[in-house]
Amino acid sequence: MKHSSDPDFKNQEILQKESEKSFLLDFSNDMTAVRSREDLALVVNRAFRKLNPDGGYVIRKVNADGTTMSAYLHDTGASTFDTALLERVLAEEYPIDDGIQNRIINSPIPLLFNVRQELQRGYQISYLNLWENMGFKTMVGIALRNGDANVGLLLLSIDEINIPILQGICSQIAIAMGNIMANEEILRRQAEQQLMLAFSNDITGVKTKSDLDHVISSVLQGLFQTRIAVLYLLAEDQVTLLPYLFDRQFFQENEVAQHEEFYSLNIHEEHVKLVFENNQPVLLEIDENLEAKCLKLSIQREQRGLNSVYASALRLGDQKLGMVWMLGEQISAPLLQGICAQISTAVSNVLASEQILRLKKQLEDENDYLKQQLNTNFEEIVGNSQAMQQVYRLISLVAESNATVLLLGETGTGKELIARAIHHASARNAKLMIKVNCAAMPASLIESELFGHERGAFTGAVERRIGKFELANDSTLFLDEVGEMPMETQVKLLRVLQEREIERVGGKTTIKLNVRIIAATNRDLEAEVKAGRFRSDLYYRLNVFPIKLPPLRDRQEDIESLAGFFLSKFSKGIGKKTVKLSANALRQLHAYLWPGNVRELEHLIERSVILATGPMVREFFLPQATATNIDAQIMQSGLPLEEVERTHIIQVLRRCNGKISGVGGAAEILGIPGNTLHSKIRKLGISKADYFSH
Ligand SMILES: Nc1ncnc2c1ncn2[C@@H]1O[C@H](COP(=O)(O)OP(=O)(O)OP(=O)(O)O)[C@@H](O)[C@H]1O
Repeated sequence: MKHSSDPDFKNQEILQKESEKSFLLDFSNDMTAVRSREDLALVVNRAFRKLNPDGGYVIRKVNADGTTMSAYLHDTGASTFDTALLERVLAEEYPIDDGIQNRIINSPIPLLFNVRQELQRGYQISYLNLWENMGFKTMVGIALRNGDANVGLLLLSIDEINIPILQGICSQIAIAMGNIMANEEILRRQAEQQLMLAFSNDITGVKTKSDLDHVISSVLQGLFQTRIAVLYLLAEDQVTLLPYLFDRQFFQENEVAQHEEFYSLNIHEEHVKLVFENNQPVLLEIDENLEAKCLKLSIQREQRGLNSVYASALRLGDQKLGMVWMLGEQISAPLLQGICAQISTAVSNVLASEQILRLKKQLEDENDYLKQQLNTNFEEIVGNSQAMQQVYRLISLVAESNATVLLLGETGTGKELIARAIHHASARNAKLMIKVNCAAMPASLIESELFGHERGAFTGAVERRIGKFELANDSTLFLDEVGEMPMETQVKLLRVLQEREIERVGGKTTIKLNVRIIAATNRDLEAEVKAGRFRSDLYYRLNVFPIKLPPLRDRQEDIESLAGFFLSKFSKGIGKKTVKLSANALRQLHAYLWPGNVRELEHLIERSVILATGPMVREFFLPQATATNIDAQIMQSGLPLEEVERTHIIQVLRRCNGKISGVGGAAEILGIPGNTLHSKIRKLGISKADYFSH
């Protein structure tokens, strides 16, 4: 045995010191170039390979929470081991106070551990099992300190320790780690700030719901690697929270639409209250109650082992707007709070612009009505026949009252024109008359058209819609073709007429309205009631003030003035000088029975004006309505020929206002000389009373 005074021993000691010095010098040199975790890994690996070629090591860092540690760098050396266990150990956060780590951190000098002994002492720590599995018998643990701060620790499998060398290495590693982590933190914050800046920029440009969806998804993904589960909005009742946006990968659109009641929340529910009471985002545990609200959460629990969901309130000032649910584990509450504040502003902007679009559409609709109305000049109701004069009298009697008017008459007799005239002459004329064509709508839509619907009232009702009744508040609602209304809707209409209030489809509150009703039909409503197709109670409600419009064939004297009116209107329309009618053409108009009434005359004249090559229309090409219709009448009536002849002559005399001979007279229409007609009248016992009273 060599003594320390032995010169050989002294030499060896000097050599040993020299080699330690040069090792540390090399290490220091290498460390000066270290900038990143990867650089550090290279230098540390190289050093430990020299120091301890077969051993493994791990460097653990103290986590941001200050109470746990997790792996930062590691090398398993040449050992064989259970990789699944290694992965678990590397991913796990171990409490500092686990009985081993705290001993190392608190020791001023490196500590040696016998792995087996530690296990025998009853420590149930997975990294001890891993070391045993790797065949490591002794581990040395050294605290990594940067000044006063605990940065982490080093664990190295080695049997003999050279304290000065290890301490030298570790103090440098600790400084480098401190710097790298501070750098990483700076970079992370910079990236975060950049993302927030981009988010702020993007969110100010958000105009639509889909923009909003896109911006929220990308910020959440970028910052927290999380996704929005559901964004709820508080409904108008201030109690229900309805899903507004949701992750499309996670949910399917139909699923949310069909199970809305599942997903909708109530402001009085415990967890919702908790979210609104807090200014900070709240971590909600996924319990049965939440799973019942959102079935997909149970899948998260099973598949991702995620037991909680972040929830944050959306507010605008003091006003509650809704809340967001997010799936994720590591969410920085202050950051999320800032994001939610911006989301709130954006949501309220989107809602406002949706509202503007809705109002714009409504305004456009109203404008259409207005244009329609402006196109109708009421002076231009043509016709001075006795029948029309009676109509004018009735209009002036009823217009100023609020009474319901029922306009009856064949198609094309001018019911809509008269409805507008009544509205125009009433005190409601500052607002537009609203028209609903009850025949033009499928039965399934007519209710929502009339009464409006709430969002989600039925599949496809994505937005709330104001019905025609509400639009017509303080104005007139014109129910055209009311005889075509389905029975189910008739009941609802009756209720509205009785109570003067409506309920939107899917709505819970009633809305009081002041609407004047004008209904029109070309059906014989009384017959419809008898046949069970129209409710008698509704009929009586509508039939308060009936006005019957005469068919054109019963007001022959108006034909010429109407024809003249349309000739000048359509000639002007296409820039022609007013086209005139020949005597023959006028005769044809008088002879025709006009099943389509004024509309048919209007269309005929329009066609003729377009086709006219000269200043005059000489002939019309009319369907053979006269003869055919008369034949049909005779066939249907089954009366003796004389009786049919008598009735027919009376009808023609009525249409001509008793005029027998001359232009537009009955003889001309019947195609017989005036004298013949006179004698027939006498023979058949026709008196003036027959054709002047009806
Ligand atoms: N007296 C009239 N003077 C001028 N034009 C008229 C007159 N009566 C009807 N018209 C015109 O005839 C056309 C048909 O009229 P309107 O639409 O009011 O009839 P309607 O009875 O409501 O028909 P429908 O029952 O088929 O709905 C319109 O273009 C209207 O301007």
